[in-house]
Amino acid sequence: MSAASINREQVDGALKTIADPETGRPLWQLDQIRNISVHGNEIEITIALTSYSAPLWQDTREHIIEHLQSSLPDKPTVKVEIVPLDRPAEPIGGIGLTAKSVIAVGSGKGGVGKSTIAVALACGLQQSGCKVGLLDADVYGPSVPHLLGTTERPVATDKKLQPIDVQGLKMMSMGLIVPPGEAVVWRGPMLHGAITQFLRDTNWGDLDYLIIDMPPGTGDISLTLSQLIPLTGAVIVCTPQDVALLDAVKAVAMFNKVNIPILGVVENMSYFLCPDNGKRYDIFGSGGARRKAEELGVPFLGEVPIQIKIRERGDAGDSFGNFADQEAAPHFQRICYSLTKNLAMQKAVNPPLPSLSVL
Ligand SMILES: Nc1ncnc2c1ncn2[C@@H]1O[C@H](COP(=O)(O)OP(=O)(O)OP(=O)(O)O)[C@@H](O)[C@H]1O
Repeated sequence: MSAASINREQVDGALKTIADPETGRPLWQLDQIRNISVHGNEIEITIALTSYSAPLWQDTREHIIEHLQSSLPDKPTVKVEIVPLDRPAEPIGGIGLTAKSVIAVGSGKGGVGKSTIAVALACGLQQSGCKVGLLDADVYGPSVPHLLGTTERPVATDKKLQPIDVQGLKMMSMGLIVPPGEAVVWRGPMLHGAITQFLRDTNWGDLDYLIIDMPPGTGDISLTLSQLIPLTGAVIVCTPQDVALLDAVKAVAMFNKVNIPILGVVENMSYFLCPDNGKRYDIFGSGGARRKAEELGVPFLGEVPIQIKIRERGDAGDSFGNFADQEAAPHFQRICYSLTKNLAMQKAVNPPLPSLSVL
């Protein structure tokens, strides 16, 4: 005969501990459990999740299924439907920017692929369904427009600059406004003014993530940013080479000094798989960044090998194309996933207090 049926209270009880990946608070508390139906040994649940946590929707679904199957009798059949929930970002930093997380991507040393990783994070999160802005603050070498294949100049409407739309990603870069070569001599106050203006006077709209491609090594912009807005944290890009790692350690120290948390380290150009013979070459050494991250007690987000196609797509302005390529996509996806997963885990450990709306 069929197994004893499960009752609704048991399901309610088991769902009590499931957290919203965006806020870390229980789903039931935020009214995100929209429907529960129980028929004998079959459970159907509908939950509402925000686009902020889109990369983690599948994880959340699997977690609920596993949790209910292991905590309820007779391993029920569980179906979880996810419906989108619109929960706009709140303005941060008193400059009218509405974003849920602001993430700086930095490196100690130039040429390690910082912009490639910043663009990949933005494209990857955007493709997962998040609302993403990308600010190229690397005045000394603004390569984001090149990596995204645009030279379109931003226009101003109602005293606000309109970001350039690249496949739904909102992008703004100094490189689209300042003539090449001019910003190279900028120092403190000029940089400060420019970055403030780009954050404040761009019509970013409602963002889940704002990714900022920082100039390599310099502390000026980190300081400016940390004073302007509460940054969620920084991602440090480096290669496995000793000198790059030393510079990465300096970058970690620089962000620490201005109280910007380190969200993780990415190792770029980790190795090269020769397309002719499939042999692996550790051109800059191997695993150095992972070990360094462990030593520094910061998360390691993943590694990206050297691939000719990654360079070619960068030059062709087809960074989104990396996500359609079986060779490149898993590396970039892993980094986006690890970042969002770590952010969700931080929130789960330390959920923010609910904000009360004053009518
Ligand atoms: N994993 C990779 N495989 C192949 N080429 C790569 C990889 N990562 C980056 N590149 C290439 O290396 C070059 C430098 O990359 P990128 O502009 O991202 O570096 P950066 O650290 O931002 O440089 P800068 O300090 O000049 O701003 C680019 O041509 C890019 O396409």
